[in-house]
Amino acid sequence: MTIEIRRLDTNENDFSSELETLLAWESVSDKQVQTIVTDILDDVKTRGDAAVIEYSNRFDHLHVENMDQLELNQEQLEDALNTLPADQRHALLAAADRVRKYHDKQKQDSWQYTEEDGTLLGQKVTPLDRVGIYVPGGKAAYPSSVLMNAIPAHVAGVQEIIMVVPTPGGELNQLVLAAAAVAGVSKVFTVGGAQAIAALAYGTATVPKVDKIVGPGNIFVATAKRQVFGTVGIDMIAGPSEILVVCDGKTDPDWIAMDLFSQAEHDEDAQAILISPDQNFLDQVQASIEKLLPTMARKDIIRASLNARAALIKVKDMNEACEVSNTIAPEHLELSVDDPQALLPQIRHAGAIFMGRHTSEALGDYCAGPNHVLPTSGTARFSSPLGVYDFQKRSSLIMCSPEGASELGKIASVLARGEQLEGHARSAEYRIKKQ
Ligand SMILES: NC(=O)c1ccc[n+]([C@@H]2O[C@H](COP(=O)([O-])OP(=O)(O)OC[C@H]3O[C@@H](n4cnc5c(N)ncnc54)[C@H](O)[C@@H]3O)[C@@H](O)[C@H]2O)c1
Ligand SMILES: N[C@H](CO)Cc1c[nH]c[nH+]1
Ligand SMILES: [Zn+2]
Repeated sequence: MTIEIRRLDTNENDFSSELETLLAWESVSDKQVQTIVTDILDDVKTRGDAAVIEYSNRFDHLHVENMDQLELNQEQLEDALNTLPADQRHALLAAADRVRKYHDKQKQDSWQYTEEDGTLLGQKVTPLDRVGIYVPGGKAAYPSSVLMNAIPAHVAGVQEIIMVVPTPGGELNQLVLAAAAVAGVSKVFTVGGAQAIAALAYGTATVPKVDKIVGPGNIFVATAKRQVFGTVGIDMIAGPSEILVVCDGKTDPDWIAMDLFSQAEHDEDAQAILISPDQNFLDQVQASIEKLLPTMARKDIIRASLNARAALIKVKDMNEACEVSNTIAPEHLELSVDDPQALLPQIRHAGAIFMGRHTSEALGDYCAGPNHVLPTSGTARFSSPLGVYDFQKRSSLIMCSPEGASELGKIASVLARGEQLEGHARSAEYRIKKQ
């Protein structure tokens, strides 16, 4: 079977509309998914555990009859950690250490200061009480996503972390369980998809309702999170993975082909794009793709993803490469050049930026330190990687001195009367000092 990767050229007249078609992909399948997800959410909201069990049996090919069969206990998590092969245990703990060290730096502290009139002002930072973390598990199990979701929650001081993860065919992944033990997850339910998001958002007799749901997933998970936003908080829309490589044409084409595969292998819906001013290099990467694809275990998923959502884009120069990249606002951006710092000022929209030829995106997925839960589908224009800040909220603090209340009362009174709100005005005026 051939691979038909889109070839685009900014020089061609139809470039903008071709690019738009490539990026508008999600909304094509969106309508059907919206309806499926709305139905699942409503059903779980109404019927609770019974609906969760039914959907889990249907979508994950299980044969369970009660929720006990969909919950793992702490002993199972600890056992998984204690019986891991030594190399896996070492890698898991090393990755967790790097991720924890990076996220420690994100912790925000409360602060206060005093105005000249003696009024104290400040901001109190409080961790969320209970969060739900979605760990994807449909096509592959993601122990690394357990660490990336749970460690920042822990660093923030969240007391209860409820994890959901699908186990298609009932197959438990021991690394996922071990990662939950390492990251200090409180409860684990082997439920996935929209039914897992619904259970966390509305609560059921068994699954506790959470304050916020974080974590990536496929289109059903991303759509469900979008729909429950408001009932609970969500971090962002972290959907099918994306990689965009900007390359000057001097990196080994096999490296670049494999970097594109690294995200394409996640999902038929994953997006992989290469931008270069060097036409010859684009041809070489295409040849590498054709050469290497047959060697890949997940070649069918990669082929489907490359056929549907990949593009090799020829640009005028590296400045235009950065412009096109900003328009796409990718989840992962590799700057595969000699001097990535020189390009950095031009990059405005990307979830994570991998700088230099040696920095493959895959290192960020597992162990570099930063989070791998990142905004997709162009949402890097306005959102950020999952972080400790997603698990902390802020309350404002105001404590007026008698002088402060008197001075502020005069200002508030005028503004309140301007809004014809007499209660506000008189409440402020009571505290104005009598001369
Ligand atoms: N952005 C990130 O940080 C990040 C990290 C890891 C993975 N990912 C992405 O997460 C995704 C994981 O997807 P996945 O499918 O492997 O696992 P998943 O856990 O996201 O989804 C599996 C669930 O989807 C539901 N589902 C599947 N087909 C359905 C249907 N026809 N109708 C209703 N529900 C259905 C099922 O309930 C199933 O349990 C990939 O797209 C990958 O790229 C993203
Ligand atoms: N690339 C994914 C984020 O888009 C994260 C991941 C986990 N494991 C491998 N990759
Ligand atoms: Zn990945």
